[in-house]
Amino acid sequence: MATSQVEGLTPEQLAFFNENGYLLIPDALSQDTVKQLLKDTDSMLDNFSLDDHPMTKFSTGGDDGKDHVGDAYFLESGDKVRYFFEEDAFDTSGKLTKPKNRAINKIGHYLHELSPSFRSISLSDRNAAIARSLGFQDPRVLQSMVICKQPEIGGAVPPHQDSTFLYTDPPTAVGYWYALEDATAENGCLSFAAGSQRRAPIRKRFVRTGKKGEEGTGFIDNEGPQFPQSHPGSNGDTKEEDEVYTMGEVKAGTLVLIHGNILHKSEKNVSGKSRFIYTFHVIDGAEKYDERNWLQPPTQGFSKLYS
Ligand SMILES: O=C(O)CCC(=O)C(=O)O
Ligand SMILES: [Fe+2]
Repeated sequence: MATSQVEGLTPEQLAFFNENGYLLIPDALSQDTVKQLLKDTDSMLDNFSLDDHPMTKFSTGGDDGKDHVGDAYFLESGDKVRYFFEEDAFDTSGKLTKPKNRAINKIGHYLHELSPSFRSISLSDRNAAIARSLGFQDPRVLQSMVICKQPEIGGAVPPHQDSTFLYTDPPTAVGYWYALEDATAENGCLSFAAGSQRRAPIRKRFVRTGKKGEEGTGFIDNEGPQFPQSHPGSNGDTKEEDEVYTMGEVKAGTLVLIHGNILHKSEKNVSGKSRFIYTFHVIDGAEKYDERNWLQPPTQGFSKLYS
């Protein structure tokens, strides 16, 4: 069998990730690649149509059961390129207060197959090698998105763990997060409760609710395993509010790896600068992907991250 020339993580990087639950890898993308990805993002934002758009906002707050068209637009986006608005992009009468390219919070969730430039940075030999060094047996890519965090109205992302959203039994999710612009304290960079992936169980899950044709989303208690097999974790006696968050300020081109159990968040962007990033997740196809997860596999299965 041919072995790949591309290296995964160094032992030092792996040790940092295991200890802290995240890892910053500067210059993972060249500045030319970053420019191309931003250009493609701008063209998606300029060209999507408002005429047939249900004006769905992005929120993982669960579902009030009132917006089935918006829910369907979200729930069917796993193999499409769709556009979700910033919560604060509308006035009280529901009219957009910004031009559409400055009103979108995120574009998702199948850029890793449908956009050639995003596909090529996602399903790469380098990312396959990283996944292999993290211990994945059958790494699969899902839930890709550009998060814009627009100037002045960029929404906050409250503290969460990614395995809440993409649950496997046991948990295996890891986020790959690329800064396409400098992410700073000013424009709402990520921050991490370092080491919390070793203490914080996956206590809840974000799932599809309701019967066919009337589906929404909501949270349920997790009754399955709470930690990956490789990190058995604590007895679950953790207090989210006691966590201390470390800022992850990064330059454009940096790749950030995010453990599925680590608590992380980002603040609102009230600055004049956008904070465009691209992210996708990897789960291990060797473990059971939960059929209640909001995102279900396309007919051809989740994309293989193999070299
Ligand atoms: O980019 C952000 O602000 C949040 C992203 C995030 O939570 C993730 O990619 O898992
Ligand atoms: Fe996250």
